[in-house]
Amino acid sequence: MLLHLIHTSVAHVRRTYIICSKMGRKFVVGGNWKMNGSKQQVTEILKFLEAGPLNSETEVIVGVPAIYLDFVKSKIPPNVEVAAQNCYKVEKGAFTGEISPSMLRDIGINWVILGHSERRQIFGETDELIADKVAFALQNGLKVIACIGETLEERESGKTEEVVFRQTKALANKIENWKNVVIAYEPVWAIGTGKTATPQQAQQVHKALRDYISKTVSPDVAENTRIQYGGSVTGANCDELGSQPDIDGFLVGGASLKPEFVKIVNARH
Ligand SMILES: O=C[C@H](O)COP(=O)(O)O
Repeated sequence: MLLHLIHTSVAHVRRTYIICSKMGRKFVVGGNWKMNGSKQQVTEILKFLEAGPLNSETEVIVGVPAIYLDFVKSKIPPNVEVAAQNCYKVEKGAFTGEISPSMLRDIGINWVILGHSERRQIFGETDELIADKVAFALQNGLKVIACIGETLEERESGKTEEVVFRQTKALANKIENWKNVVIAYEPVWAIGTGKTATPQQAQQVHKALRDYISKTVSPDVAENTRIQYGGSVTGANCDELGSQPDIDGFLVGGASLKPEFVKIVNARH
C-alpha cells in the first residue's frame, strides 16, 4: 500500500512537471529590425509597441541598429527590452567599427543578438568567433540571443541536426553559465523568404536541440534554456508555432517592423 502511494505521488509529480515544463520557461519574442529604420520609422514602431497591449507573460525584446540604440532606449515602453544586433569579443581597442559589451551596458542595453545567419554568411563569422563573442558578452553581464540554423542545401542533404548540433557545441564549449542565454533556431531557408518551417518541422529540431543540450551540457540547462524559432514568423502562423511544446518564443525579422508584431507577441503558447 505504502509503495503504491509513493509510486502514485512520484508519477503525479513527474506528470505535473512535464505539463508545467514549458510554463517554467517564460515565452520570449524578439523583433530583429536588422538594417532597417529611420528616426521616423522607429517612432512609428515605438507607437505600436506603446499601444500594445503586450502580453505581460511574454518577454519582449527589440534588436535595434546600433545607431538608434540610445534613441530607442530613451523612448521605449518599460515592458520592452532593447538589444544590440552585434558586439565584439574584447573590451576596447583598435577595432574600427566595432562596439563592446561594456559600451552597450554603459547606455543601459542588456541584450545582444549574436551569430545571426546574416553575420555568418555575409560577414564570414565562424562558429568559433560567435562562441567567443557570446562568452564575452555573458561575462560582461549581457543577456544573449544566440542564433543557429541550417541552410537549404544542408537540410536537403539530411544534415540539419549535424549542423545545429555543431553550432550548439561550439557555443557550449565556451558558455559557463546558461542562465542568460536564449537560443534562436532559424533555418536559413525560412528567413525572409515567406517559407516558414511547419510547426512539426520546427518542433522536431527544437526537441532534438533540447535533447542534445541535455546530453552535452545538462538536463537542467536543457529544461530551462529557451529556444526561439525564427524564419518568416507572421501574425498568421504564430499561434500554431507558439503552441509547440519546445518552442519558447520567436525571433522575428520583417514582421517586427509592422503592427502585426503585437499579434506575434501575444501568440498562443
Ligand atoms: O532574426 C530574424 C530572422 O532572420 C527572421 O527574419 P524574417 O522573420 O524576416 O524571416
